Amino acid sequence: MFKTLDDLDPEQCVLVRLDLNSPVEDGEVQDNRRFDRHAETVRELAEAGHRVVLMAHQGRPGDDDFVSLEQHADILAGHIDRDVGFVADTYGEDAIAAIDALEAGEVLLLENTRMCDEELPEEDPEVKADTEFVRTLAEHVDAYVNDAYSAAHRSHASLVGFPLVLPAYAGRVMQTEYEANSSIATREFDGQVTMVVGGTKATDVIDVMNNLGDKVDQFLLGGIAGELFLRAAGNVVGFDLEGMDFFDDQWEENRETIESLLDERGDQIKLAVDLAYEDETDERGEIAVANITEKDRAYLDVGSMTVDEYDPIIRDSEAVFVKGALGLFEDERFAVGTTGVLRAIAETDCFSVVGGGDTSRAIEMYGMDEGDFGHVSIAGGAYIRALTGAPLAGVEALKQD
Ligand SMILES: Nc1ncnc2c1ncn2[C@@H]1O[C@H](COP(=O)(O)OP(=O)(O)O)[C@@H](O)[C@H]1O
Ligand SMILES: O=C(OP(=O)(O)O)[C@H](O)COP(=O)(O)O
Repeated sequence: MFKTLDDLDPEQCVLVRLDLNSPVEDGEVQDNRRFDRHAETVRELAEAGHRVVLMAHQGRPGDDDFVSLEQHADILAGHIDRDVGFVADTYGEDAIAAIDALEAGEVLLLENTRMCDEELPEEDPEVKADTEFVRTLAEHVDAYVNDAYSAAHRSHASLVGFPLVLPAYAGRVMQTEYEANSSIATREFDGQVTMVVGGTKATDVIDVMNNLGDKVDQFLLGGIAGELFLRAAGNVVGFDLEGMDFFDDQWEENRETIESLLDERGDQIKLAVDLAYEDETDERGEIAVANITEKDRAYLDVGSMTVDEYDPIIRDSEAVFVKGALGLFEDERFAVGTTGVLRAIAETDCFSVVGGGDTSRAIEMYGMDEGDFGHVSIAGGAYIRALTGAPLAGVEALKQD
């Protein structure tokens, strides 16, 4: 297991990796729950009198959201109620001068780690530990903290290199995310374990079913992925209509796997019994799956009868895990499925974990209280890997002595 902030010596200069990767709209970085969550770790370190050097990434080179972290420093400052200095340098002279000038309790954010050539190529931790980036920064700090659970599936220098050359600790976000997201693989539950799976990617659902089929009693399906399973069950849904490219490619690639999963695990898999669409007057319309006879419209949510079927299953569960939305919840007309299952979870005292960047956004959007859920993950790719029991490079590197 890894060490945590409880094991950190006093008065250290600590290099902390956060994941502040955020949506960027018209060049403006959008505040989001990643800032709020990481603020806890940063505040704790600063209040304890450590000198706090923060590293994070934003976007990927070539993409529109690949921007400087200058705005991130201001947003974070608002969440920790203290100044966050910013230096437009990753490990050059300016960065080193700013680190060496830090006083106890001060916080400094370095420039986007992905502006450093040695950060990105996925390589072994030993290779990353031997980069100039890692070697240079390591000489100017005493310890390394990784709080970037949501980026921990990447074998990048700032995530896997430093733990090999510095005393390394997990931050509070890393600790909480790791415990909650690994629980489906590591914990024993006495009662029923239910998993709500939707979203756009069939492979996510397939991976989850293949890896957790023996741990999960019921899979409740929805979203694009759910429609592909309905298609495999012989229904006239899950086809691309004009201008769509959600279904047919995924169908070609995953048809056999989906069919055999339905065959082998049919008793555990619940499919939507009705679906919702946009009718001629732009209102929400619903139709029973059994009554769909033509490929003539796109379905954007599961229907109300489906929610009525899923609701009692959730309420009877001891643990519920959510991956992926059951519909296009960003449009209020098609949020019934996603909010329906989330409300059922919130109203019961089952152990619950909600993950996937998009899905967890629904909690905020529809005014639900995060405190009514066991854990709401800020991770997407790392969450799905953790659920399926795959190791995360950044977590494994932290576990080394
Ligand atoms: N029937 C549907 N049609 C169009 N989009 C859908 C449908 N069902 C779900 N979605 C979309 O899927 C997205 C979530 O997909 P996914 O990538 O699995 O989620 P996450 O980010 O939670 O991991 C949501 O933003 C939602 O709008
Ligand atoms: O936002 C992230 O992942 P996510 O989109 O899976 O939540 C992480 O910061 C990882 O970013 P990357 O997918 O560009 O390596």
